[in-house]
Amino acid sequence: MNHLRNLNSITNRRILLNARRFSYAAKEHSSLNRNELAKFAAIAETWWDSEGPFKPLHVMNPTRLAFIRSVLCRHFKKDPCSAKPLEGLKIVDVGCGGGILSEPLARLGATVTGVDAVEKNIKIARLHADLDPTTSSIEYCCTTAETLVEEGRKFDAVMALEVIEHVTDPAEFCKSLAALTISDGATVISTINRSMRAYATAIVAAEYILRWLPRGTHEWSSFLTPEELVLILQRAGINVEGMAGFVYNPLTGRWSLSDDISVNFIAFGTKTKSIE
Ligand SMILES: C[S@@+](CC[C@H](N)C(=O)[O-])C[C@H]1O[C@@H](n2cnc3c(N)ncnc32)[C@H](O)[C@@H]1O
Ligand SMILES: [Mg+2]
Repeated sequence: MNHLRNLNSITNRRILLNARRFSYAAKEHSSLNRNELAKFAAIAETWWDSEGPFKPLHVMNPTRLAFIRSVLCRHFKKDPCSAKPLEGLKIVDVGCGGGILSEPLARLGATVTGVDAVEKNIKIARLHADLDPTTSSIEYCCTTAETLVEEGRKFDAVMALEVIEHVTDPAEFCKSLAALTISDGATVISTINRSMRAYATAIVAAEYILRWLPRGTHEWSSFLTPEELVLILQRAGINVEGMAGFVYNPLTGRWSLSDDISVNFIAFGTKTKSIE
């Protein structure tokens, strides 16, 4: 009996410790996948370590920003050459992590809200943004897209970069992204294609050979093909108007935009005007 009681108290303590270590947006929503969130909570301290597990996002950042800047400036008729081309735009960065994308968006002049389901990520994002007056205006919240919808929030542009492959229900997630977007507003989503090449490079090479990412970061079966993403977005009321691939050059160690969408890709869509 004593033995059982001891075992129970050890288990309870472990659960308590884990709960303390990992807290996330309180409400249960269709997009939340606890296992996926736990993976990010475990490495939250490393968001701004440019040589750590988020190195691929840091290295990819200038390339994805070039795409975002270009599509948003074209859509919202902004001058891409001005110092603050995104000035006047309200942007939400859903699944913002430590703020790797939110910060440069704020530097380009946008009014940025960053949300993430993992509390630790938001704390780190807040601390980092406060180091610089141009990013300290970012609004960070530990919440989900679904809760923002319930609160009636609307944005000119909605970003969800490298998030959709970590949610439980991508179709519901896209409906929430659409609901957060103003009529004729913009949506940008990046993710990994469910292709054999992606299995070989984004999982086998990145996680097991090069060890860029912790093993188990990605589940191949959770990836969407570009065609599936276009369809899901269309059903949510978002018309995909542009798409690009990101390709990695091992010689230069840089990423660039490409027509090759067989592994990493980014899509830009606009919300159908009739849908509010
Ligand atoms: C690979 S990281 C991408 C971070 C950031 N978007 C970037 O590209 O720099 C995925 C992030 O999405 C968050 N996340 C996963 N599912 C989420 C959900 N349903 N709602 C909000 N955030 C979520 C994770 O906590 C993690 O910080
Ligand atoms: Mg990912």
